[in-house]
Amino acid sequence: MSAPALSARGLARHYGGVAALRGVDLDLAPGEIRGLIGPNGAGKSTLVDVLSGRAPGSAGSVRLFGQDITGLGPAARRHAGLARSFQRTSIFPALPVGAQLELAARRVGATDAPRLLEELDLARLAAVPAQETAYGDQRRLDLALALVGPPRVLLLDEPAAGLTAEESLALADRLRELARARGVTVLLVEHDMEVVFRICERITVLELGAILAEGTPQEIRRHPEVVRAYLGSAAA
Ligand SMILES: Nc1ncnc2c1ncn2[C@@H]1O[C@H](COP(=O)(O)OP(=O)(O)OP(=O)(O)O)[C@@H](O)[C@H]1O
Repeated sequence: MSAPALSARGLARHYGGVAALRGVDLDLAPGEIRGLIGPNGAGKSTLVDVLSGRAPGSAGSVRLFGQDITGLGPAARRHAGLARSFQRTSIFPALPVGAQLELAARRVGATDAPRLLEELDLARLAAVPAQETAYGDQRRLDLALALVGPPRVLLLDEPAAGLTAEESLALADRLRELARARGVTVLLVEHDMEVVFRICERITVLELGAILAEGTPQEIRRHPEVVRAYLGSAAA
């Protein structure tokens, strides 16, 4: 059997006395889109921070296609093929959209900026400073910046935050299409359950820093503990 694209064992992280992660195990199969859901404060962003190397874990290990990357910082992990986006938009506001993508591509030695501009409907905005574009355009730019390369594994922290329901679903469909075409494995943190149930093959549920459940969208929708802890009426 081939190695998981991303594999974590026993990940823990504390903020002072608060245990934000308490021994999380996670295996993402190559090419899958995995949803990561859970109530506010469950530890989702902390898990993304520890997986990406932005925050050190206090225990545990991370492997990327079998390679132990636990000791690597964020830049070395990005170089190895593990990319992430941030909850808040990560763009430089005054820089034109096209220049931002070119810059991001150059950093990882990639040449796919023009193609991503086309594929995310940003070509018409290439010369426009990002801060002058609509919010939905900025979220698509964030996705383009995350996909540049492309990375082998992408950690996405709420890419649809602040979008309308319609825009969120359109972004989700585009993400699925682009990730599949490139064979990118995705871990998607998202509060919008419509988005998660629509594009994720499997879903992991975190609660209080530990995994509460893992399964297909259908299994997660019906999981009594998940419905109690998180989904409530969204499961209907
Ligand atoms: N910088 C920090 N300092 C102290 N405590 C923190 C810090 N960041 C997170 N925490 C705590 O760690 C726990 C997990 O937070 P985290 O932001 O990872 O959760 P989350 O699931 O991403 O939440 P949300 O859905 O609201 O983004 C929470 O109890 C939170 O208060």
